[in-house]
Amino acid sequence: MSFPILITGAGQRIGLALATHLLAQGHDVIISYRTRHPAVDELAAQGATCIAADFSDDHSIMQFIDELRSHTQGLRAIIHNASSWDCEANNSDYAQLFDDMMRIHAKVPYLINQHCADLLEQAEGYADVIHLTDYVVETGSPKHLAYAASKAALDNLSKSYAAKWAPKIKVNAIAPSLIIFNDHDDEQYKQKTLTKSLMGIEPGCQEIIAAVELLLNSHYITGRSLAIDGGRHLK
Ligand SMILES: NC(=O)C1=CN([C@@H]2O[C@H](COP(=O)(O)OP(=O)(O)OC[C@H]3O[C@@H](n4cnc5c(N)ncnc54)[C@H](OP(=O)(O)O)[C@@H]3O)[C@@H](O)[C@H]2O)C=CC1
Ligand SMILES: Nc1nc2c(c(=O)[nH]1)N=C([C@H](O)[C@@H](O)CO)CN2
Repeated sequence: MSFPILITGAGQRIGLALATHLLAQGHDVIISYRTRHPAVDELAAQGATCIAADFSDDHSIMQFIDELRSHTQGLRAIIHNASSWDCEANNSDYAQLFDDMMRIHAKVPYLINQHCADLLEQAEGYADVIHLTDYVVETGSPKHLAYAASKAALDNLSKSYAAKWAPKIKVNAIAPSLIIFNDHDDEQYKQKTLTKSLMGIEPGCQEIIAAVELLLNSHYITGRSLAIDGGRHLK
């Protein structure tokens, strides 16, 4: 029996592209969303199970897990995509920022993994957990300190879970740098960002879709991080 793939934060952008692709490939898909973007209605119309979840505190995380478990007896994969790219310049309450970053990028994946391991065990063949981290796990980020630290925590969880759950459940990270700009990004920021990688392009969501497909179809990659960063580390 084939079980659904869960994608968190799939109401827009990369998560939405992943959900759309996996549905088109014939997978059952469950998503979490915070804002009911019109795209969520479209995913529901394509057969996705869409669960509202604002991961703002422990209770709401556990409520999501309970609702998720009411929808399925198993999971083929979990893609931890939900994220907030927040920074110190936009916050004066650093304690709150740090807690928020750690919650969405490390605590949410940790609690979902801890409480849904039994669902992954039901998968036919291999199951997968994929953590969306960030290139800055390697380098840190002077402008997104708490964000980068929280993504580094998520990267570390990938290694721990890979060792804990092998061989049945493969656990990997995907560490992108620029994939898609935000609508509010101005031309100066875009040009500056494009110069940071050797490839010098805004590659788009297809790069992450291809990386997810590689991991889902591999029988021998676990505990690793796929760097999808245009050679930024060599600039
Ligand atoms: N885009 C890029 O170029 C890069 C992306 N990445 C990583 O790839 C992944 C996807 O990136 P991208 O598509 O840009 O992500 P987004 O910034 O679009 O965020 C993805 C989703 O996370 C949801 N979310 C944020 N905070 C919460 C919360 N507290 N509770 C519930 N949901 C929440 C958002 O919901 P809502 O829609 O309601 O706001 C949003 O839909 C992320 O993990 C990101 O860090 C890494 C490097 C580069
Ligand atoms: N949750 C998000 N995380 C990140 C985003 C984003 O839009 N949402 N964007 C980036 C940048 O593209 C960065 O990689 C290059 O400036 C990083 N993380």
